[in-house]
Parts: sequence; structure tokens; C-alpha cells
Amino acid sequence: MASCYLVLPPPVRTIPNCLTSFTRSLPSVQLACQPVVFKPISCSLRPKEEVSVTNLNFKKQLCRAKASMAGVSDEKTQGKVQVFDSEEDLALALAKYVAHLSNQFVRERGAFTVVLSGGSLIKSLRKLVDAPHIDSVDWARWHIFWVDERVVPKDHPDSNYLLAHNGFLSKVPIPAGNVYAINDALSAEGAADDYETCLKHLVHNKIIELSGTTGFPKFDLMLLGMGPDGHVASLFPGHPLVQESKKWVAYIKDSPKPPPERITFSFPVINSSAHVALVVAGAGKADVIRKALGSNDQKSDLLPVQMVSPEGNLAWFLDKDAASKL
Ligand SMILES: O=C(O)[C@H](O)[C@@H](O)[C@H](O)[C@H](O)COP(=O)(O)O
Repeated sequence: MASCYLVLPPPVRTIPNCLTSFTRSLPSVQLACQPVVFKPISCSLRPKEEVSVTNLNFKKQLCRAKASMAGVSDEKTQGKVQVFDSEEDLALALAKYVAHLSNQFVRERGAFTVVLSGGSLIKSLRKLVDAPHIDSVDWARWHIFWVDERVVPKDHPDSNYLLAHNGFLSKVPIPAGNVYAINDALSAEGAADDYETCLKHLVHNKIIELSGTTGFPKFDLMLLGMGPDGHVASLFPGHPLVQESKKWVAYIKDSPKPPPERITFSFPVINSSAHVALVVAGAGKADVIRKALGSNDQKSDLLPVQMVSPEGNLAWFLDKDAASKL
């Protein structure tokens, strides 16, 4: 029987709870993986600092994509709003974009840190598990995190971990030790603290970069969905958590979207990312997309999605229904 090893480099003396809890979870994942050794990554291999600043008025950048959009190079699509004729086309382009970034980061620093959200985003990643990406992506170098998670057991239908496992992670050979699920044995507050501790260990190991600008962790790619109220992660309109400026990982016990107890990355973490993709499909999101990409909003009533303004690049992936009111 194959087994999975998590070998921590010398600076790490203890294994964070989020890592030990994962090694106890879902044996099917553990059986599928190969032994893995975490290697410290040389600072000299870090990617160049991104300097672009996101402009919230995206209308000038709007790029109407046709069915042939999948042929456009990824460099050209970064920082632009892309509208696809169908969700199928969106998924094809998203897979190409993610695979491109994976190749870039693996080549430059030997690791690729990817942050997932819940919801329909996972379905939109489905083309990544098809040819050519399934064979060309260096999955062993991926490290998977969650921008938010519901405080439920990992086998609960509301679990973002379970959603990602069933829809994506179980189909690709990412080592089980590189998948950082929350500790589902803890309270919301405990799970948020534990996850933040986990991130700090991984920053120490240089698996996760640290932003020289903000001092917050700088993930290589954050894949965000958006709710019909304009929320991202578990940062909801009008909730005080959107103003969190110190914690890396916060907890919420009164989420307006069930279930009520969740943990979430704060905006400083989201906005320290090297790349953020906002993936939005469906007519139910059209009103909020119009508001999010409009130019007349007062700063005082920004939706959470409008507060996504990463240190690096922001790429919008919309289907034509979501963009129908632009
Ligand atoms: O755990 C969650 O609830 C998600 O992380 C949340 O932020 C989600 O991404 C949006 O609600 C969009 O979800 P849909 O794409 O399913 O509308």
C-alpha cells in the first residue's frame, strides 16, 4: 500500500495542526499519492515582483471574446476582463491560464501555490483535468489552499474541501501533503488561528512567498468566485470582516450565506496575491457585474468584489450571461 510522507525542512520543528489533520483525512487521497519531500526554495529563484496596480474601471479594458478566445495568449488576457460566449469556453480559457501560470511559477521557483474558493469555481476548473493540461502540468509542485472554508467536517456536503476533492483534487496527482485543508476538529476561531499558523510555517519554509510590500502572504494564484450579492471568499457586503487589516485568516459565525460558521482569508491576504482570477458565470450575477465593473461607484459603498485589487494581476473570466448588463 502506498503511503504519503510529509517531511518538513529543518526550520520547522512542529507540524501545524492543519497538516496533521489532513494526513488523517480521506484515505483515498493518501493512497493515490506518492511520497513527497518538501524542499526549501532558494530566495534567488523567486519570481520578479509584480508592480501593476489594478484600475477598478475595467470598461476600457473590456475584451469581448468569441468562441475563438481560447487561442489568445495568456499574457494578453491578464489584467483584462474577458467575456466568453459560453461557460464551456470560459472553462477552456481558465484551464489554459492556470496551466500557463503553473508552468511559469514551477520554472521560476519550483512551487505553485493555488488558492481555491468554493461554489461554481470548482466546476469551472474541469478542463484542467483534460488533455493537454493533465499531462503537461507539474502537479507535484502544486500547493492547494482555501480562501474560505465552512466550519464543518471534511465529509460534510457543505465542505469546500469535499467539493474540491470530488470535483478536482481527486482527478490530479497533487501530493496529499500539499493539500492544506482546515482542521475540522476545531471551533471557527480555533480553525482560523490554526490555518494562519499553518500559513506562517509555509512562509517560513518558502513554500508561500511573503509580499515585500504588505508583509502578508503572497500566493501565486487565487481563484475566486463571486456571490450574487458581490461577496468574495466569506467577505460579505456590510460585514465588519471586510475591514480586517491585521489577521491573515479570520472567522465568521454569522455568514449570511449558509452555513453560518466559516473561516476566510482577509482582504490584505487576497490583495497581496501575484495573480487573482475572478470567475463569474450566469445571468444571476449580471447586476452585480455591472456594478462591479462600472465607473461611478462611491468608495463608501464598494462591494467586496470591488475591493479585490491585487498587488499583482487581476483577470476576470465572465460568460456572456454574467456580462449581459455591461
Ligand atoms: O464558500 C463559499 O461560499 C465560497 O467560497 C464563496 O465565496 C463562493 O465562491 C461564492 O459564493 C460564489 O459561489 P457560486 O459561484 O457558487 O455562486
